[in-house]
Amino acid sequence: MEDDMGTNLSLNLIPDDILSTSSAWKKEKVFGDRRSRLKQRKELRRQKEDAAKSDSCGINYTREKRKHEDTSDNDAEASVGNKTAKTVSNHKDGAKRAKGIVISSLFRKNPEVPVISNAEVETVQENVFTGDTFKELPLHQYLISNLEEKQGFKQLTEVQKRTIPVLLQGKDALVKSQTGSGKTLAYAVPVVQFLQSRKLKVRRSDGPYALIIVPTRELALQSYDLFQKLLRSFVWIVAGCLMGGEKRKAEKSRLRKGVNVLVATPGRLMDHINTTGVLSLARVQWLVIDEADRLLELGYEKDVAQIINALKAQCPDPPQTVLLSATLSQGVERLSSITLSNPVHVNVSDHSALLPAETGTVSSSSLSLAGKATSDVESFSLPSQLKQHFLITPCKLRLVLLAGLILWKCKYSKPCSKMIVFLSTQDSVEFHAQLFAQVLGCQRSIQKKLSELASGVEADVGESDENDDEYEDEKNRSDKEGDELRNTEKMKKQGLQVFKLHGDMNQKDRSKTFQDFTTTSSGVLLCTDVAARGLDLPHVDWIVQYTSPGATVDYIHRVGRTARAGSLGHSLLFLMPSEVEYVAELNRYKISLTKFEQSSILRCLLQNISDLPKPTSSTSGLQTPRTLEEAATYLQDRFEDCIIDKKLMHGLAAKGFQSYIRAYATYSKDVKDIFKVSNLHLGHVAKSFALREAPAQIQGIKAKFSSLSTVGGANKYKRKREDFPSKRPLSFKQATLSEYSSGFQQTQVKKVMAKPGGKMKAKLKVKKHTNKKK
Ligand SMILES: Nc1ncnc2c1ncn2[C@@H]1O[C@H](COP(=O)(O)OP(=O)(O)OP(=O)(O)O)[C@@H](O)[C@H]1O
Repeated sequence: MEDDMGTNLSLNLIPDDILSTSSAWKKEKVFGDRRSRLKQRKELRRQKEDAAKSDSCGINYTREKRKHEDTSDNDAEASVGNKTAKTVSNHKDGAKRAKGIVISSLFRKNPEVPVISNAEVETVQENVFTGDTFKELPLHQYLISNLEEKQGFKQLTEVQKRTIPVLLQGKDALVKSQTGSGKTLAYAVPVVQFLQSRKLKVRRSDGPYALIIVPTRELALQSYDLFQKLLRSFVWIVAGCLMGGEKRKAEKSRLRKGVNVLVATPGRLMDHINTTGVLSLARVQWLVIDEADRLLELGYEKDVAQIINALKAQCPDPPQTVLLSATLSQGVERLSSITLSNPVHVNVSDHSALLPAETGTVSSSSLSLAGKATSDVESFSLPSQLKQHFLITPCKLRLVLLAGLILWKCKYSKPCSKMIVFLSTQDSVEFHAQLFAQVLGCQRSIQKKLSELASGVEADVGESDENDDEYEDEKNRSDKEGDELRNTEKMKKQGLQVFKLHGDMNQKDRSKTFQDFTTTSSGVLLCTDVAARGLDLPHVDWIVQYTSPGATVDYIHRVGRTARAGSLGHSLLFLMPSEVEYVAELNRYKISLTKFEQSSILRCLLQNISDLPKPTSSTSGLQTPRTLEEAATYLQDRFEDCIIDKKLMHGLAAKGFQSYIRAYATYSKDVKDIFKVSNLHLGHVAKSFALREAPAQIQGIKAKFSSLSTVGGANKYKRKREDFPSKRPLSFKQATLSEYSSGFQQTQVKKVMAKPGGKMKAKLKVKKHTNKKK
C-alpha cells in the first residue's frame, strides 16, 4: 500500500480482477465551446434521419442530441468481464481525454436485453382476515374494546385466530405467516391478557414478566409502542424498551423503577443482564423471539443462547416461549430445540389443522411443518394483493430510471405514493439521498430550511461547497422570503420528500426518519436492509429493490413492507441484463413477477420535463427534450451537473460507487452465478453514480474528499475507519459496507499483505446463512 490515506486505497478495496481491465478506460473532457454547439446542431439534423431507429431496450429512439455524442463509445473499454477491450481511436482531442472526464451516451454500447418469458407460477396463498372477531376470544373486555374501538381491529387475522388460543392455553409455539399478517398482535394480546389476569396483581417493582427479543431498534420501538397501546387499560403494568444506541444510564434507571414487559434487542439486553444488578429475570414467564431467523442471520445466536441460560439460571420454571417469522430458516431449528418445549406449529400457508410436535424437541421433519415445503425447495407466501414487477435495464440507465420512477409515483401521480427503495450499502444510500434531495427534491433552499426546522441544526445540503454560488444565491433569495418558508407544511407540498435510513446513522436520526416517514403522506425512503424486517410503516405503496437482495428470504421481507394487513401494494425489482436469471430463481420459490417497461417511466419523465432543474450556463446542453431518450439524457445531465465540480457530492458518489462494487462481490454462493462481479461494467456502474471519471480515476476523487473531511461543514462526512483502513487486517465490516452483508454473519476474512510493498488485498470468504436450497 502506498499510503494509508492515499490514492491507491480505493483500488485496494475493489477486487484486483475488476480493476485490472479497467485501466484501459479512455478519458475525455467536457467542453462547452462554440464548436460543440455546432456539433450539437449537426447531431440534431442526424437525429431526425434516424428517428425510426429503436434501441436494444425496445424503445423507439432517435440519435441522442448530446453535445459529445461521438465520445460515447469509450465506456465500452471498462468492461470487466470482457477482456477484449479496444483502444479508442478517432478521438479528436487527446488533451481533453487526458483530464479523464467522460460523457458517454446512455443508450449506446449497452448489453442486449434478453427476452424472457413470464413463467406461470403457482403461488402459495394465505388468507389474511378470518371474519372472526376478538369478542370470540376469552379476553378481558377492556382489552377487546381497546382492540376493536381504539385500534380499529374489527376482525382477527388468520395468524391471530390460530395463535392466540394456543398461547392462551400456555403452550409454546413456532409461528410462520406472511409479512404484514399481524404476528405482533398474535403474541402481544396473550401476554397482556396473561398479565392483567394474574391473581396477584402485577407490581411495577416485580420487574419483567415478559421478555420480547427483536433484531433491530426500529422493531423494538414498534413492538414497545404496541404494548403501550394495549396496556392503556391496565395502567399498573409497565412496558419498557432497551436497545443499542440509547443511553445505558437512562435505561438502568428505568429498569430500577421497574418494567414488566421488556422489549429489547439481544445485544443490549445481554449487556444489562451482565451489568445491571437490579435487573432480575426471576419472574419472567414469557419469552418471545420475533424475526427469529433474522436474529440468527445477524449473528445473535450467542446472545440469545446466553439470555436463555440466564433465564434458566434465574427462573424456577421455564418461561412460555414463542418464536415467530414470515420465513423460518434452518437455523431456527437449532434455536427452537433449545427454547421450545412441545411447541405447536402455526403455519398459516399450511391449511391443515394445527400440528403439535411429536416430541419435545423439534426434529427436522417437524420443522418442515413449520416452514419447509416437502420438496427440496422452500416456497413462500406473499400477500395476494401485492403486485410484483421486475425491470430489466442496462446499468447506465439505472439512475435515471430510478429517479424517473420516484418522480412518477411520489410526485406526479395523484394521489402521490409512499415508496421505499432498498440499496445495498450505506454509502449508496447517503449518495442517492443527497443527489435526489438536491436535484429532484424540494427547492434546495426549502429542503435545507425543512431539515433545519426538523433537526434544529444547520442542514448539510451543499453546505461545504464553496463553488455552489447558485445555491448561495437561491438561499439568500429564499431567506428573504422568510415568513412564507416557515410554514413547514406548505414547504413540504412544494417538492419530493426524500428520507434515508441506514445502520450508520445515529439513533436520534434513525428514530426521526422512522417517525417522519410514518407520518408523511408521500415521499421516498432510501434505505439499506436495516428497514427490511418487521417494520410496519403505514401506507407504503411501492417497494423498489434497486439492488437485488440475493437470498429469497430477504426478497420476501423487503416486499413485505407493502401490502400489509390486506392493503394494496406494488414492488419493483431492478435487474441488469446479466441478472435476468434471478427471475427464474424467484419463480422456483413460487414467487411470480411481471415485466415492467422502462418506456412508461421515461414517458412520465418526458411529460414533466419542464419541472426538472434547468441546465446552467456552465453546463449547457440539451435544452428541450422531445423524445424519451432525450428526457433520460437530460435528467442524467442534471445529475452529472450536480456531481461535477462539487467536492462533497463527488466524494459521496465515489464512495457509493466503490461500496456498491464491494457489496456486489459478497452475494451468497446460491446466487453468485447470477450476480457475478466480473459481469459488472465498471464504466457503466460509474455512470449510474453520475460520475464522469474513469473508474481507475475515482480514487482521485476520494483523495480529495478525504482532505475535505477536516474542513468546515464537511466534517459530517469525516472519514470512517472502514473507508480508510490502516495496515491492520481488514475486518469483514471494513471490507464491505453492505448492510445486507452486515458483518454479523459468520464470515471468514482472510487478509493477506500481498505483493511486497504493494497493495493490501482483502480476500473475503463469505459464508452466508441464507436460504439454502439444497
Ligand atoms: N386484526 C387486525 N385487523 C387489522 N389490522 C391489523 C390486525 N392485526 C394487525 N393489524 C395491522 O397489520 C399491520 C401488520 O402487523 P404486524 O406488523 O404485526 O405484521 P407482521 O406479521 O409482524 O409482519 P412482518 O412479518 O413484516 O413483521 C399493522 O399495521 C397492524 O396494526
